[in-house]
Amino acid sequence: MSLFQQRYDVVIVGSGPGGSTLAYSLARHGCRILLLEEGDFLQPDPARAEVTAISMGELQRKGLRKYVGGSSKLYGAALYRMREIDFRATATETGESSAWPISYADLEPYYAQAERLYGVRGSPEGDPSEPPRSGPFPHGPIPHEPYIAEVVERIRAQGLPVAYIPKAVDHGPGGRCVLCATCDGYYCQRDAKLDAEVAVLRPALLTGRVQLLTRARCLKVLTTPDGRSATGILLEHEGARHEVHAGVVAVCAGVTQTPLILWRSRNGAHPQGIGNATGCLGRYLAGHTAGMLFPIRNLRKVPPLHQKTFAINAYYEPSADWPYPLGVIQAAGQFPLWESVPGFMRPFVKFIAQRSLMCFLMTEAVPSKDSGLRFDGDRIVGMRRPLRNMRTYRKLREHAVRIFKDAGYGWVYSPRTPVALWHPVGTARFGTDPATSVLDPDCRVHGMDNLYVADSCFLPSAGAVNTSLSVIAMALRVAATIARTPTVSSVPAA
Ligand SMILES: Cc1cc2nc3c(=O)[nH]c(=O)nc-3n(C[C@H](O)[C@H](O)[C@H](O)COP(=O)(O)OP(=O)(O)OC[C@H]3O[C@@H](n4cnc5c(N)ncnc54)[C@H](O)[C@@H]3O)c2cc1C
Repeated sequence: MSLFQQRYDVVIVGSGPGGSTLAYSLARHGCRILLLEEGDFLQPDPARAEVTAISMGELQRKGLRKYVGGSSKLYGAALYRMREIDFRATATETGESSAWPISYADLEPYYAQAERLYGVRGSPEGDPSEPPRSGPFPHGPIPHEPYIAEVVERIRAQGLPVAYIPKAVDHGPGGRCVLCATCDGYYCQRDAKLDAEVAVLRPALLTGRVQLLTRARCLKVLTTPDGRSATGILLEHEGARHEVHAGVVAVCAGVTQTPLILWRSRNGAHPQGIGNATGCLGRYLAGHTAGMLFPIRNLRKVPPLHQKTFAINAYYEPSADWPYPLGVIQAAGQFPLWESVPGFMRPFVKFIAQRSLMCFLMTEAVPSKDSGLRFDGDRIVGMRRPLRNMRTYRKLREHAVRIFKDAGYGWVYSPRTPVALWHPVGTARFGTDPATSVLDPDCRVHGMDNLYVADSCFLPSAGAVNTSLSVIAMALRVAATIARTPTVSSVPAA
């Protein structure tokens, strides 16, 4: 029987951290799965065998923008749990950051499982924002390079706690990670980064219960005439269209494509798109107001280092100094920042970047019903950003500049304007009220029996730490919910 004629327990769209983790966990629960991915596998380039990793810019110049594993193929592998405060409605300069419909304690067991699956290396030491955990990190932290250890000591000498960044890399005895300088923003040719493909998709394929179809694009979700149940999807593969049927459908195509697929699935029962009866689909975009800090000690280039190992998380909660959470200061990797700026700025950015200990500043950007995507026809035609909390961001920047100056960096360059919105989330957020959310607290589309979203879209707020571990933990929780439903268990394996 052809792949398209079979009936699956679950069809999953997208192989990023959300989709791949869901496929892995459902396969372990005994389900038969079709996993659809628009991109193809990234393969080591024999012509570039001398380098450990290939930058995002180089991949893009080769036309590679979608791949198995999604954005995690390029990620910095910083896998953080959201902090307890992130689950609550929290006052910020521009309004309230949205509460989650579940508590940290509800997600904690799944965070623990997620850390084990992705082999996270970390330590709660020096991190006042670290939430309670049921057990230690699966592995000890990545040791700081001597250059970084010295900086960390100088910051600690100011009385500030400095934390290890929890990281998903295969470091240690027998591990593939050589702690090179090319990690954040790079595809690792050694498979040393525990991204979604390496950590969960390959083991999922080994179960024999997951069929992966690459270069296949989901066009829409199909439903019963009354619109209450999803029956499968319509996809495009090698120029032909096919319908695939399943007991459960999970859309995990990322923060822009998941809402687009649901929007494109408009039908008689869902005239405004699936999950959009109250106009929330694509809205409530949230994330991090992110900017750069370039502390420079002298005009010599910083040697190649695996520098993304420390963070200052001491400003995570409101304080006497500032009534709102400020966010985090986090070491960046040594990525070629200059590749992503306009040509005339490149020499300047390259000069600065190569001589500085690049760091990120991240402050929460708060959603509103106005923030997010605008659709027209079958396309996204616009995106309005969330509320940026600019005064809060600048306060964090002030602290960061002072800290690095006091640590011996004579010149600390940091543009006043943040560079971008990072870690975007929330475009199909979960909640108890269908008037303000797309998904219910189990990440099932409100009013539907068997249609789930398990990717970055579900997060109603992003706190100020990296969001992927929360996507992974939620995918594990969604898998447990799906595995308990009669819809799945009643579908006989073909
Ligand atoms: C340079 C960089 C560094 C980062 N560093 C970190 C970090 O250190 N820590 C952290 O937590 N996060 C980091 N992130 C963010 C992180 O990668 C994302 O948050 C995460 O990958 C989101 O996972 P996802 O499952 O929601 O979606 P995605 O990773 O976006 O995956 C979605 C998948 O769906 C596929 N798809 C889309 N549309 C369709 C369709 N119609 N049909 C079939 N398939 C489709 C896509 O090709 C993709 O593979 C980083 C991101 C980048 C780019």
